[in-house]
Amino acid sequence: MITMDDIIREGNPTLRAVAKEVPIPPTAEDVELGNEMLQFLKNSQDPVKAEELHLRGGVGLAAPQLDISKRIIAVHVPSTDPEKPESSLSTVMYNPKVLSHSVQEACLGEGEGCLSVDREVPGYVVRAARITVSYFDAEGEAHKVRLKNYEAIVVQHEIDHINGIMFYDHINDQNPLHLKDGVLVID
Ligand SMILES: O=CN(O)CCNC(=O)c1cccc(Cl)c1Cl
Ligand code: NI
Repeated sequence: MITMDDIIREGNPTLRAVAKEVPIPPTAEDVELGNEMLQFLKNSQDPVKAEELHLRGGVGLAAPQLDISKRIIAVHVPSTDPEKPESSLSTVMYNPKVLSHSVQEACLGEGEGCLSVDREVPGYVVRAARITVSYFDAEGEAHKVRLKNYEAIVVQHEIDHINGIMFYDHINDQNPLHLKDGVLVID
């Protein structure tokens, strides 16, 4: 079971490496890893388990954060619509790729955080508002999905990780809270 001890922190060069594509269909080992990554996210969002296991909450996780330089990400984005309590996006993506993205940009009003960053880094992380992502699932099936708003932001944060990019690389150092016209703020 993945715990915080398995997550590497800033300074570990793996976080700045470009991760390697994995064979498709994924090996049994990579399927197991993906399942453990998704389970970690679910545990981190369960108040009892998070407390018990001392987990920081997460809605996404990338294999490089476990010092595994492979292009595998997991996302478990809870639904923000009380009418639809089931998760809005919960999956493991193998070799994810952004095929296209909107010109329109978006950011989370409260900024972003990262389990590999043991500090608050204030500022807007401006990203594409909508993306089209291709990926393979655990069975080796190809998928192409269009994502928007929070889901799109999270997947971009994770795909950044497999490309050695940290969320604060996108923050405007001169004025972290500067927003150009037209950037959608997601709360
Ligand atoms: O790479 C994944 N993590 O570091 C897990 C912890 N961070 C989050 O869950 C998180 C928090 C805020 C905004 C975004 Cl976009 C994300 Cl992803
Ligand atoms: Ni992160």
